[in-house]
Amino acid sequence: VQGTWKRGALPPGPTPLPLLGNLLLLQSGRLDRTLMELSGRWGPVFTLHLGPRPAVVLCGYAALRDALVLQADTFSGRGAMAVFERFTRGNGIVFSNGPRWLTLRNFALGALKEFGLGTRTIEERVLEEATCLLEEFQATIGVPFDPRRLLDNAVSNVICSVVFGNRYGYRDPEFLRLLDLFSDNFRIMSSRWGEMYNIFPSLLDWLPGPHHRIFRNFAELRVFISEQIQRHRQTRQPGVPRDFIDCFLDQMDKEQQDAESHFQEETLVMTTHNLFFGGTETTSITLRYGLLILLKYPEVAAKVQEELDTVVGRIRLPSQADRARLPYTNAVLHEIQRFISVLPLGLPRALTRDAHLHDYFLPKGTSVIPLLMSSHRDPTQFKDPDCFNPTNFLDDKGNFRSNDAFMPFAPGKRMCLGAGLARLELFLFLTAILQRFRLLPVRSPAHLDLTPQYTGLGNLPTTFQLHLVAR
Ligand code: HEM
Repeated sequence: VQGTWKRGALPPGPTPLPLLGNLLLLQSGRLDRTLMELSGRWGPVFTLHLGPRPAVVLCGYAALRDALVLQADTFSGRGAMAVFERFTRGNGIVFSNGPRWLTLRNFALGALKEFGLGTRTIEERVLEEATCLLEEFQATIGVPFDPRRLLDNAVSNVICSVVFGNRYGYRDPEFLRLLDLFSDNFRIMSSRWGEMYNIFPSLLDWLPGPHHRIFRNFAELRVFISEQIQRHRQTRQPGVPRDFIDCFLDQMDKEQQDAESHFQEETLVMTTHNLFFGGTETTSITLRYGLLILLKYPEVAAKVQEELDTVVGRIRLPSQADRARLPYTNAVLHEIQRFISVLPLGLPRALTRDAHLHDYFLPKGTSVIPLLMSSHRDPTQFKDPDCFNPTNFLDDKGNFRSNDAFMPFAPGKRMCLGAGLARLELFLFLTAILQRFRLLPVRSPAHLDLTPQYTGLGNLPTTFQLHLVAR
C-alpha cells in the first residue's frame, strides 16, 4: 500500500479510495485487530479514511497516554459519528462540544452525585437491584438460560432509578421492548461499523442498510423519554427534585429568561437518552461477557468464591467496603474489562486546538480514534496481554496491582461519566451472583469461544446459556 504522508499533512496511512476511503480494508476480519495490524505497518499514530473523512488512530499505551492524558484539554473534543449525528444533532453530553458539553457534563455529574453516585445511597440502590436479580436467577435453577435480558434489566434499573425515579419489573413488556431496542442498536453499531462512522450524515438517509432500524429504534426511545418527561412535569414539585429529570426541569425554570441557556427540552431528551443508553449496554455486556469467561475458566470462578467466602461469608451481600480486602476478585473484574475491551475503539475524539503528537502536526478539529483495545493488549504494559489471566493485575504476593494502561472508560477530560457507577455495578452484581451460585456451562468449557461475535462500536460475546446451581 502506498503512503499518503507529506510534510504538513496528517500522519501517514493507507491510501484512500475516492469516497470510500479505507473502508474496504475494514470490511473483513475483526475491526480492532485490523486497526492494530495497520498500526504495525504505519506506526502508533496513523491516518485512516472513514469514507471521505480522515481520522487519526492512536494505537498502543504510549500514544494514547501522550494524547489523552498528557494533552488532556486538547484531545477533549468529541469527533463525529454519522449515525449519532443525525439523531443527536450535537445535543446532549456525549455528542456535544465546547461550553454546552462542559455545562451539561458538570450538571449531570452533580445531579448523579446528589442522587447517590459516589455515596452510600447509590450502593443501596444497586444492592437492592442485586437482590431482585438473585431472585430471578434463583427461579431459573434446573433450567439453562441466556442471562442477557435479566442482566440488561437489572443494570438498566439502576440508571432508571436515578434518571426516572423508577425501576421496572423483570416482566414488564413495555420495558423489555425498550431494552431490546438498546441491544438491537448496539448490535447493529457493532456489526456494521463502517456505516456508523464513515459516511456523511446527509447520505445515510439515501443509503439502504440496517442504520434505518437504528433511526426507528431511536425514534421509539425518544417517545418513551418524552412521556417520562411529561409525567414528571405533571407530578413534580418545583425545587424538590426526585430524580435527574426533576433536577433538569428545575434548572430550566431557573434559566428561563436566559436566551443562551443550555437547559432546553431537546437537551433534556438527549441527555436522558445518553445516561439511559450509556448506562445500560456497556455495563450489561461486560457482566454477560464476564459470566461467559468464568464458565470457560471455572478455576477462576472457584477462586473468587473462595475469597468471598473467607472475607465476606455467605450471610450478607458483598459491599463496596469489602473491595480492598478482595484483591483476587478485584483483579478478575479488571481482567474481564481489559480482556474484552467492550468499547474497543472508545468513542471518537476531536482536537480542540492545534497539537503536536509524536512529531506530527495535527490541526484543530482533527478526528481521533483512540484504540483503547490496543492499550489493553500492549505487551510492554501487561505480562500476558493476549490471554485472560488475572495475574495481569496481581503482584507476586497476590496483592492487587493497578495499571495505567487499563483504560476501558478512556482517560482524560472526556472519560466516561458513569465510570464510578459502572465499576460499582460490576463489582456488586458479579460478586452477588458468585456468592450465591455455581455457574455451569451447558457443554464443556472447551467448547466455549471467547471471540466476540460482533466487533465494531462494541465487542459483543456470542450468545450462550448457563446452568445455575445454588451453593
Ligand atoms: C462498563 C461500563 C462502561 C464502559 C466500559 C464505558 C465506557 C465509556 C467510554 C470509553 C466512553 C468514551 C469516553 C471518551 O470520550 O473517550 C464513555 C462515555 C460516556 N459514558 Fe460510559 N461506559 C460505561 C458505563 C457507563 C454508565 C453506567 C453511564 C451512565 C451513567 C455512562 C455514561 C457515559 C456518558 C454520558 C459518556 C459521555 C461522556 C462525555 O462525552 O463527556 N457510561 N463511556
